[in-house]
Amino acid sequence: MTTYTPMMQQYLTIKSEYEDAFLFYRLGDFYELFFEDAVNASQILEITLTSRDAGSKDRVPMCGVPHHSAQNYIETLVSKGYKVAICEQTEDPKQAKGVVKREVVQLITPGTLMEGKTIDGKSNHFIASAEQLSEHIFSLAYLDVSTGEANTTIVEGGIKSLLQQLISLNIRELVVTEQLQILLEEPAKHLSLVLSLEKEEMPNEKSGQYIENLPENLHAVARSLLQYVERTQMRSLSHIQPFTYTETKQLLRIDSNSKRNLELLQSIRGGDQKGTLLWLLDETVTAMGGRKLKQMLHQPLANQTLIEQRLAIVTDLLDEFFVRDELQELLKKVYDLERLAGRVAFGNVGGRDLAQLRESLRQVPFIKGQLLQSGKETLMQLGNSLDECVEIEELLSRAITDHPPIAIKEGDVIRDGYNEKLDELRYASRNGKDWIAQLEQKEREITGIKNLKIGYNRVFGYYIEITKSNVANADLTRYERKQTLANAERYITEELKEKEAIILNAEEQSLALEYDLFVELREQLKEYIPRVQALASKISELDVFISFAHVSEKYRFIKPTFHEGRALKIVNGRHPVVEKMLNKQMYVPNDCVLTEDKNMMLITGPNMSGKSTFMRQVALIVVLAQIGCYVPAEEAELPIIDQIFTRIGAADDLVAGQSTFMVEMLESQHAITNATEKSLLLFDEIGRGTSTYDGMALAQSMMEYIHDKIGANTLFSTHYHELTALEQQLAKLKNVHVSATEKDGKVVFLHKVREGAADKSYGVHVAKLAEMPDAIIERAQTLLEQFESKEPTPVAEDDLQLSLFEEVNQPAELSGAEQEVLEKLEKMNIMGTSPIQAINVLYELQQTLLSKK
Ligand SMILES: Nc1ncnc2c1ncn2[C@@H]1O[C@H](COP(=O)(O)OP(=O)(O)OP(=O)(O)O)[C@@H](O)[C@H]1O
Repeated sequence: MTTYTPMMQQYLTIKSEYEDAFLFYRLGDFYELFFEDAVNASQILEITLTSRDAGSKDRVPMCGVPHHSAQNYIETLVSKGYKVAICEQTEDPKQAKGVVKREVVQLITPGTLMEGKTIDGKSNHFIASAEQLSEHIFSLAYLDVSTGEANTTIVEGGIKSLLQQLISLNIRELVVTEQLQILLEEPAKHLSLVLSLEKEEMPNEKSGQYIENLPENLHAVARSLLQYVERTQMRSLSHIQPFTYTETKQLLRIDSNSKRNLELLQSIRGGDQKGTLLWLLDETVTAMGGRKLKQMLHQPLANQTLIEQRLAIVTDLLDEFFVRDELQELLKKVYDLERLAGRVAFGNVGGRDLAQLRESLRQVPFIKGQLLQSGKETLMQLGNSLDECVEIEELLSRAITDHPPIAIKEGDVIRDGYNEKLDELRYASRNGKDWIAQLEQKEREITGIKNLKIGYNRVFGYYIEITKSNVANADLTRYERKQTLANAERYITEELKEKEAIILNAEEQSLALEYDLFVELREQLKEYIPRVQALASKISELDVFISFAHVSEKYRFIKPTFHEGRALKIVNGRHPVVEKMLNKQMYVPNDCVLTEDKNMMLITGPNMSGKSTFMRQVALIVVLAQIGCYVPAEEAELPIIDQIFTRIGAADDLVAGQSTFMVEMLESQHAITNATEKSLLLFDEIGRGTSTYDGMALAQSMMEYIHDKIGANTLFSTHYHELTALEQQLAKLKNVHVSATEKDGKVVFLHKVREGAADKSYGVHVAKLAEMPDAIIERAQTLLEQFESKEPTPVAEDDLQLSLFEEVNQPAELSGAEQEVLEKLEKMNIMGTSPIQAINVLYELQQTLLSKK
């Protein structure tokens, strides 16, 4: 059996409790890693792998990182999905008998990382926990360890919905039970989601205050999350707020695919936020406000009263231009109160953090003043609800210096006058020089030596220096010789030695005392955390509402109104993001009117005419209205929508590598099974991933189903012109088209939505635009006329035949190459071809002709 040194035995014992983490074992100024940890970490972190004699036959692999720069390394590991256990020396090595005591003081995991470059101030960093309540229903709890926000929700719709929810909340780590661990193992790999097992739940008596707002069936999931966070963080979690639960019926629910399709928070292309609704709306000036805005976009409301309350504040802020600007200037000086409160609770708050807290609190009376003076009811109410946290501000003003350094052990953190003992010590060290100067004077008088001086060096401390020529003339019996130089002697006296000890000690003691006082203050501040958090929440909302008002003013938004029915009326609505992105060109506003009797629209029109833009615009107006913001339109009378479903574009499916058509069908299925008559459905080009007949048949049957069974407000767009005939059959359906016109032989997109179905020949016009040879255009026109003369009618519900077209005979007199070109052309889906693709096809066709000549 291998016998290791006692230190290595200690290491192995500790490591055995943290098998799934890298153990950072503190050794002097370094954190060392051993064995497999060392081998793996040296590769991931690109640091040198060495080895160490550990009493065994073979040397043990080892690598290490300096204590002061460990944060970066820890972050790298954690951001790659690993866990890091920090093992510190928990007794003074000087006092230790045998091996210094060590303990793991924190387990840093992907979901609990609190700071560093990977943590974006304007985003929440949630860790979540999930449990299965029944076959298709899960409970989900998630909290942000850095800010203390804690929420819960119920996820319906099976494991796929759960995964979607995790993606949309950007969860990196999920705390699970064994059963769920097995179920989620595979999908978690695809999503780089770390699954952490937690077998216990925080006992009732400890978790009571956190879960008191929750319905019974959410207790377990919240308690197991709390247990995990407490177990890994091993310190005060006093800043964790009680879990919130919002009944789903109070919220406008949008599944994560639809959020992505509508580009609410993420753009479809991935990457930065440019082009998203968030990008347009975010004029917040605090990190807290930025996070609050994201939360609002994640969960728009479906409660008219709450929405109208928000809108009323925005209206008042819009009216009060000066107040709004003043408020925004003040908010710029408010730091991230939530994360500061988190650090206070966590015990890693520094002097500079407290100065930031103080600076932020000093703004509150001014913010309050502005709100109260505005004379507007909603703003005054908000003002009255702000807690100035006077005691905290006073305490911090008394305790902390104006510009404390980052480090808390180097002094200059605690202000003079805060503590008597500290003042004395500081007096002693600061006034040391005065005292020395006085002593110099005194000694000169006593000895009569005019150039006697007192100096200081690190080795000998303070000394009295007398030049050799003077030594003989003076009575130096009180002096003790310390050092002889070429032309001078250096002495010390009892008095000087005593004073020296006082001065140097005072310095050391004052630093130590300052640190103690700081720690004490930090403890004292903990009791105020809930008040700071409540204030933070109000301030962040104010920041968001000011941002709404700014954006509404800048982009000429108007206030929407709501009613209890289903009718939706938008006059001259705009897609705010497309409008912002258009250079010079004017955005063409469009109406969208859905009534109780006509609440489905079938939109036709050529490629690039603006069909998707129109559909998205309607959804974005609904979202904006239901987060409590004004909307880009001249008039908007809206119903309260309960859910939005979209089937737009061909975004990749993150959860499983499914074919585009399968994704389309899954999304449609999800919409159709979950939508209610209060929902909004957007189906863009449904059925185009499969053959024409197949696709058209599916599109028609879905429309019929929605029409007859669901009754939701629905916008459909299609390239299957044949579907427009459905207007005759479905009473609530109306045709609209996005118009285009021809000018000088070219297609001009008007982007204007008009009543009725589109003219079908725009595909040919687009081909013209792409400068296809005249012969092709003419031939296509002839073929089109032939198709038109054989136009099929949509099939009756009970007689769904798939052969809607009859074959078109090809003329016989053409050459082989010409025949081939025409066949290709015939098969081409011109409506589904972009101008660039058209040019490519054209090139190919031309090559076919040339090569066969
Ligand atoms: N109302 C509008 N005013 C001005 N420009 C618009 C408008 N609507 C759309 N556009 C412009 O037209 C482009 C194409 O719009 P969109 O993608 O909605 O077309 P589409 O008809 O859905 O095309 P496709 O059928 O190829 O998907 C937009 O990127 C935008 O630049």
